[in-house]
Amino acid sequence: MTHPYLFILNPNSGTSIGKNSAAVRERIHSVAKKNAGSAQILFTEEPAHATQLVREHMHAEKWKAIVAVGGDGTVNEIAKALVGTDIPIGILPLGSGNGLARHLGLPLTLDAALKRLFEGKPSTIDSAELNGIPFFCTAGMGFDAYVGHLFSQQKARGLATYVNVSFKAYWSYKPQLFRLNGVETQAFSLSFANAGQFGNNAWVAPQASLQDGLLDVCTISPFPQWYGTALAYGLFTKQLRQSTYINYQRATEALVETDTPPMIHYDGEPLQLDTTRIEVKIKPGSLNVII
Ligand SMILES: Nc1ncnc2c1ncn2[C@@H]1O[C@H](COP(=O)(O)OP(=O)(O)OP(=O)(O)O)[C@@H](O)[C@H]1O
Repeated sequence: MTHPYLFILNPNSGTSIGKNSAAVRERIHSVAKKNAGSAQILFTEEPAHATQLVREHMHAEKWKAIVAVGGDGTVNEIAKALVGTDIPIGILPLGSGNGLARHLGLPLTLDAALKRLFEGKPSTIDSAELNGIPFFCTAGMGFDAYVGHLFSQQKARGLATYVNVSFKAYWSYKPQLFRLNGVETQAFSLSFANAGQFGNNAWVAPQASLQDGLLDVCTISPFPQWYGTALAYGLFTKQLRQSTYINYQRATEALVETDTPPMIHYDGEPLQLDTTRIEVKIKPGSLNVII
């Protein structure tokens, strides 16, 4: 007997999924019929709804996978309910950044991603937590969180908006003081990489592995303004490691202390914390993903 797949679709992800969600649903049904037998498709109605849908439906069937149809935010909402269970997550990466899918080498078009989903096998990866908030791709504070916050206030999504917001933020942003494991660190940004990229192939930690039981902690030190272009080039060409302004550490956990509660992001979702103490830790081998 083949087990069914549960698809959870976020119509707010990416730039065009909302306008095409009926067509996406039809395509999933018809490809599933040819490959897997059956698929149930649910739509999210608001932020956090995907987590609720997983919790309501995860025990209703012996699912072959629960599939996130959207970007890293949707993956996060679904995966957090599947951590520690034996139900795999699948990913149809129709979001803006699609960092986890890109790190895993999953196809980015609907048909190719569906083919991979039905042919793929479950594999175990690490997940991580920041003050108990699960993340799967990257989390951090400083410039990335500031950009994540500004991006969330835009009506349009997608790479063009992201680049535009980052460029504007770059001129007004001031580096902040963090204590990373007791060491005072003036930083442009402080990132915790489970996967190697933020999304859109912005590789903050190209060497990061999802299966090593470790986080790659990336500190970008304050740099002269002329260096911004070289930094962006390094980010998109997997060459950040060579920069003198970058420091990497590998860790199973880290403690960050700040003077005021920081804005953070987890998988690109911004959040204003109400504490100055931030604990980050890895949860090795805690999630099954269809690859
Ligand atoms: N029905 C909905 N209406 C409005 N927002 C929603 C809905 N369902 C989910 N959301 C929110 O949409 C946001 C964006 O989703 P998602 O992160 O998947 O797409 P994205 O930002 O385009 O992609 P990426 O994170 O890969 O850049 C998430 O914060 C999620 O909580």
